[in-house]
Amino acid sequence: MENRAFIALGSNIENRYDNITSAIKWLTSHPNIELVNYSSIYETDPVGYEDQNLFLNMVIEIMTGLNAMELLEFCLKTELELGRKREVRWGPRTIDLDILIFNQENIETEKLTVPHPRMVERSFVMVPLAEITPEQRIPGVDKPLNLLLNELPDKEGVRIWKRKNGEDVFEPIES
Ligand SMILES: Nc1ncnc2c1ncn2[C@@H]1O[C@H](COP(=O)(O)OP(=O)(O)OP(=O)(O)O)[C@@H](O)[C@H]1O
Ligand SMILES: Nc1nc2c(c(=O)[nH]1)N=C(CO)CN2
Repeated sequence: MENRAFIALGSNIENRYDNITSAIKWLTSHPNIELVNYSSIYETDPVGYEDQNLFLNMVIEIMTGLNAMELLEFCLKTELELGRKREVRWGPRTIDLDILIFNQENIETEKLTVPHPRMVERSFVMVPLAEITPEQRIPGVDKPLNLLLNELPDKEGVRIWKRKNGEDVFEPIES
């Protein structure tokens, strides 16, 4: 599996933890998707439309034989499977899956923009992404992640909820 991708997951409808872990199980049940790393889970203040529940957010790293468009389609299918309803823009969702980075590719089509155009301004994406890959470069951006993160103003809205390592071990592929 030759392509490396980072995917952001978010949920703010109960059961948020089940929604996130189910999505990871769905994604990794695909024969051409392998989970190689994952962040802690963070509880985050809603951004954009603020009158809604707190989110759980995390980022996973995968290797995949799918191309970017095929991966998007499988992400959308996973969202549908988990019962997402699209009502309010930036509003509540069972599960939201965003492809952040796909190799070092720049993709701009009607259905898919990679790197994700709003990722660098979102602490709920940048904090978990920097946890697993602090030196990562984002195509088209001149600074590595850890420096970009320093400049974000609202990091206090992103708090560890379930730590990847330590006593509260989080295992996303546990049943
Ligand atoms: N990098 C990407 N990852 C996921 N979806 C993308 C990406 N680029 C474009 N899209 C398109 O965005 C659509 C999903 O939009 P959606 O309603 O989930 O936006 P949102 O999650 O509410 O907002 P945001 O895109 O700001 O996170 C998908 O149907 C897909 O075609
Ligand atoms: N904290 C947080 N806020 C959001 C999120 C999210 O995942 N986490 N997703 C949004 C739409 O993609 C809009 N706002």
